[in-house]
Amino acid sequence: MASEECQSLLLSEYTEYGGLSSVAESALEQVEPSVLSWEELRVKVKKSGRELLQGVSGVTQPGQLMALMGASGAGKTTLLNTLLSRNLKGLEVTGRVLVNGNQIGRGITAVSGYAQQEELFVGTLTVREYLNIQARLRVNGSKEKRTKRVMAVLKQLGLLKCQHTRIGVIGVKKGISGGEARRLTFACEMLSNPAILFCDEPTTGLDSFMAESVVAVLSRLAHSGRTVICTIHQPASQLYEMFDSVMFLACGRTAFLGTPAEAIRFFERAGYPCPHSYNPADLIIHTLAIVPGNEIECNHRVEEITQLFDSSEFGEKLQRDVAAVELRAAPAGRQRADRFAQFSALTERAFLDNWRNPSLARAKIIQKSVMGLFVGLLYLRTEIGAPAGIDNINGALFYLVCELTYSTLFGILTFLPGDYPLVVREYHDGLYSVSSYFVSRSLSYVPLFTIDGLVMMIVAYFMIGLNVTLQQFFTCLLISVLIEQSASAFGVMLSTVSPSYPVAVSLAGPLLTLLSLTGGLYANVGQMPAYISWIQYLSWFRYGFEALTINQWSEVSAIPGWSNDTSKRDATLEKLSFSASMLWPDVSIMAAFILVFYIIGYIGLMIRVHRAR
Ligand SMILES: Nc1ncnc2c1ncn2[C@@H]1O[C@H](COP(=O)(O)OP(=O)(O)OP(=O)(O)O)[C@@H](O)[C@H]1O
Repeated sequence: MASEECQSLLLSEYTEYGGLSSVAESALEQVEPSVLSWEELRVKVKKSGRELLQGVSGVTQPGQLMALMGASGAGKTTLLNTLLSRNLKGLEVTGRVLVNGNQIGRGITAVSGYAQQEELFVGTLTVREYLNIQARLRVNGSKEKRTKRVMAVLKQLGLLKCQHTRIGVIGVKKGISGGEARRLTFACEMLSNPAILFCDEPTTGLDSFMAESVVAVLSRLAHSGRTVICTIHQPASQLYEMFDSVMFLACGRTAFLGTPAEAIRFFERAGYPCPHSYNPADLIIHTLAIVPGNEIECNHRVEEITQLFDSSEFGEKLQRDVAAVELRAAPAGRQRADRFAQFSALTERAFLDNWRNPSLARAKIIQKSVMGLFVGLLYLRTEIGAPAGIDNINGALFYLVCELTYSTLFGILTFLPGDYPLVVREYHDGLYSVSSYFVSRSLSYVPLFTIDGLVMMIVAYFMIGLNVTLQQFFTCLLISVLIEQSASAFGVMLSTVSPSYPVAVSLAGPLLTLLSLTGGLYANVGQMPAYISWIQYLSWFRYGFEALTINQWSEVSAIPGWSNDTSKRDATLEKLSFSASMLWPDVSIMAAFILVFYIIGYIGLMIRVHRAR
């Protein structure tokens, strides 16, 4: 099918979406035309000295859609990363990347969009909600301006039809289609209306129709004045023709840069003609591939072709074009949203995500209610005067401390790692600071990891018949919230300082054993050997248990048979080596623990996110 025919077919498809026909009148402003060029880029692995890019140069103009092609391992991703100044850990880079003739280094992030291959979204949100939140992070200005921009992007990328559909999670929860997900990735990048758009493998995993529609969208974005460059794997013939320019890499060198038709001519002249029935991209990539077992011949062929290109009229034109790039002002970079805007957008996203996961909250509340009922039945209406009455109540209190800790800590360890890839990407896209994410996400977990514990405590409290003065009741609830929050903050800390989820879980088990064994029930805190005793001071089990027991036995006038005798309270506490005066110090220490765990957790996350560059 001819390229124009194909595009008009795609256009009619998008008209149905209410989409591409409206591009011209969309609310996206004009972009500042930006010429992207790169000169003599050399990328070397620091350790081994292996050269991944060997003096690669190129230029792409506003209004052009450029495809970066080559066999696997040719250096496409390395070139894209170098242009973007990303993921270059362990690599030494020389050469220049220029925007309108200016070397702006990492500043390229602010003037460009990067639609990465792996789609990362918050699957519980609808397409429109997700874009609205992205707009708050990417678009400066009034709410009206942001709404207009979101609507324009939805139209431009043919996403109007699915704007109220939940995004879903691939392989877990059905949501939008693969093609829509890919277009949503571009939509996010388009919100900031970048002058340059990078796309990594935009068609991978899509059927031929979807792939064509995605390239048609990219072509339109380019033709509206942007500079668009994408890596692509063996595009079908009709896709190949939709690119304005193509660059073929082989073994880290330039094998060709020019128009698709010129590429066919060049390879024909080099001795590799493309028969009519053949896909030119397939043939060229195949010609440039290093076939295992035939490396010498393939390397020789690549050497010949790259040398031929350098000395050809195309290679000479490329050198002239690169040298002729005029020095003009670089486009104005995107401004990061202010802290408050970042925080409010991320908090809304985190709360919505939790809210849209009702099964999570439901499961937690059911689990804790059942445990509350179980403890309540086990210690039902415990008689204080019975032989083991006091010990039983103390046992129940310690069990409640454990129950508030274990499921909370393992719950946090399970949830947080799921966020990391998106946080790493958005942070390096310059959307927000780690602190904005950390505070908003941690806050969003507070209700989730508070209400369930309170439900359990209330059920167990009345079934067991713990002391019922109003003050004791509320103090007991306060202590239980602090215990659960200590566990939650510890989980956040463990999750961020551990290199991976399995490591965090493997550490959690033994650490909790140590902290619970020194918590005051299994071993008397006053009689532990000195070399172990110090652990109790790091254990919220100990402070929580001590606070709960002091609170339980403090109102001597309300305890049947104690006739207002404070010595009975003191004796009960002394048996555990606890002291009645420690209630509020215990509460304060737990509050301090929460703060310290969160601070360490934040530092851990910051280091991990920075290192993930
Ligand atoms: N950080 C790195 N350290 C060492 N070698 C690397 C590094 N990054 C890439 N390479 C190597 O550089 C070569 C080019 O990799 P690159 O990912 O750029 O290829 P590609 O053309 O994108 O391949 P594909 O199409 O398979 O993704 C590969 O041999 C790869 O193993």
